[in-house]
Amino acid sequence: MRKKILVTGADGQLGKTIKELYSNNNLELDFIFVGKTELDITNQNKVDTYFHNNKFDYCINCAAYTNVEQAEKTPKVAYKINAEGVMNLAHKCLENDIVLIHISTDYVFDGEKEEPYTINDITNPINEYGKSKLEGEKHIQQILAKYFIIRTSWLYSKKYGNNFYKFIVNKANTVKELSITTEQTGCPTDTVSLSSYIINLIDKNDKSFGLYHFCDKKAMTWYAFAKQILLENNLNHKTNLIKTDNYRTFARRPKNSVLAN
Ligand SMILES: NC(=O)C1=CN([C@@H]2O[C@H](COP(=O)(O)OP(=O)(O)OC[C@H]3O[C@@H](n4cnc5c(N)ncnc54)[C@H](OP(=O)(O)O)[C@@H]3O)[C@@H](O)[C@H]2O)C=CC1
Ligand SMILES: Cc1cn([C@H]2C[C@H](O)[C@@H](COP(=O)(O)OP(=O)(O)O[C@H]3O[C@@H](C)C(=O)[C@@H](O)[C@H]3O)O2)c(=O)[nH]c1=O
Repeated sequence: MRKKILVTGADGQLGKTIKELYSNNNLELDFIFVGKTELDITNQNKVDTYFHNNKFDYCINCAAYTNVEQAEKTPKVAYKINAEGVMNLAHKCLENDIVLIHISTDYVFDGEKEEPYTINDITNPINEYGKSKLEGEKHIQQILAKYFIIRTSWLYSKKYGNNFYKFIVNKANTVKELSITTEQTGCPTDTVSLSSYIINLIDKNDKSFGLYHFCDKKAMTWYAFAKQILLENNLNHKTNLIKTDNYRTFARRPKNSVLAN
């Protein structure tokens, strides 16, 4: 039987990647992609009506507040989307027997562990974005049984959205020097690999619901990632990359957020 899949937050980098790769597929999967204007997950009435009028087997929630710096200044907005909005979706998924596939983050950890983080490690977010995402996870776990929460890290698309990868490529073409931090280590993850992991769960009818970690395999610092981005785009001669261990930000970030897959 064909499966019907709702993708929320479809105009973000992950949503757009899923749309590009899978909207026309040879699998038995039918997708509906909705951005914030079509379905604002924080608007409970709209969410109620939408799920009343449309039937789905899966909901992939790509909607989120992802501005880590801004979340420190306007945490309420981050919680509204990353916690309350997610709770709205979880209730609708329960009522309509829909499997919720939700994306969470490495920033639920404090970064003090020296080894990769497993799903059994204790969470202790050190910034508002991470705290709001953790609250979203908890709502799902309290409300639903049929869910996949997939924590990923340092997500980037070479094509879509605002992310570190595109920032480095753009800057390399416009500035002579770029200072990039060596203070954090994590696993950059391409939206293409995460998309295929998610679609595979659905296609294989995986019923091992629960919490997962998924990231691309190579751990590195932001500086090393920037270096790799310049190299793979033949831009290393264009800008001088400078290591820093003192890049000032509003939000604290985990020193180590490597996830054990
Ligand atoms: N980016 C990263 O490095 C990482 C992301 N993640 C998680 O992965 C998921 C996908 O992230 P990513 O694609 O990078 O994020 P993006 O910021 O690219 O996309 C998120 C999308 O959600 C939309 N959105 C915001 N508020 C609402 C709302 N109330 N209702 C519906 N849609 C809304 C945004 O719209 P608009 O822009 O108009 O506000 C945007 O289109 C998120 O859950 C994120 O937390 C996890 C680890 C790393
Ligand atoms: C812009 C810039 C940032 N930095 C530093 C700041 C920070 O420590 C690090 C990364 O900065 P960014 O702001 O791009 O990344 P950040 O927003 O912290 O990325 C995070 O986004 C959320 C959504 C997640 O879930 C995380 O997994 C992670 O990907 O690089 C520099 O060193 N030099 C620079 O020029």
